[in-house]
Amino acid sequence: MLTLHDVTYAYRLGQRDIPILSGCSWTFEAGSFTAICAPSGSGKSTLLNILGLLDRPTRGTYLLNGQDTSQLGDRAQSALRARTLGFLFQNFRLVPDLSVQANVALALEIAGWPARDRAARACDLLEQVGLAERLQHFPPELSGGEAQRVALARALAPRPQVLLADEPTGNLDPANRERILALLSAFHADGGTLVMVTHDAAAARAASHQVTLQGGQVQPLAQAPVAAPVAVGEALV
Ligand SMILES: Nc1ncnc2c1ncn2[C@@H]1O[C@H](COP(=O)(O)OP(=O)(O)OP(=O)(O)O)[C@@H](O)[C@H]1O
Repeated sequence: MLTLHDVTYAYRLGQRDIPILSGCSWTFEAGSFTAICAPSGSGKSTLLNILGLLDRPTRGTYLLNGQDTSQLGDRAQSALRARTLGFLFQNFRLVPDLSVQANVALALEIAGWPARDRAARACDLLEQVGLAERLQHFPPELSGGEAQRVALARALAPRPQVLLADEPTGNLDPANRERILALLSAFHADGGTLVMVTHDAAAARAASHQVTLQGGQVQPLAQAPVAAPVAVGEALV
């Protein structure tokens, strides 16, 4: 369970503070699947960075599985992140001079998987995202959609309790988009907690909860997406 309590976050620009989150309180229940649908610049990535222990709130508390993360030093936060969280970044952040398979294996190493299991597990996940033919390729040789699928394989491989996904279907064609949504739904069905930033209405409908960011706070989405079919790539906000 991820709980934000009265969280404020501001970027420092010169002498000025730019407030992004402001008195934000919200609980993402264990096993829930939440879609965050909000306009560009509203603070979605900032929120994911806090949930992912990549940034600390300026004020307020963030509890991860009941533990107050503000009490943890940087090393303890990194260890907790490696044990608990998977992160699919908007710009993927693959290591350019490691092969696709080695990128996924590296995530397994960081999460403490034994060396003998890493290559097979990486292979399995890359097959599931449709990249069995690309194991020995390097990130600069991949299309945007392929890099995105490697990033998802890397995030899911260590079997995290929580997956934080920033626009996971953004660069994909319809077939791959369906494949990725099926993988995300399977992660949720297996009990995983999923927080997904998306502008894609159909992806948002796969979630159990839809929220937005307004005035620096998480709010329930006023008009939950209806169950009617939506064209692939239709924008929600
Ligand atoms: N390092 C930074 N320094 C100063 N301002 C920043 C920094 N990073 C982000 N911002 C600003 O904070 C605001 C929120 O950014 P954030 O990336 O969280 O928004 P977002 O909702 O994820 O946007 P998008 O949908 O376009 O990715 C934006 O106005 C952005 O310009």
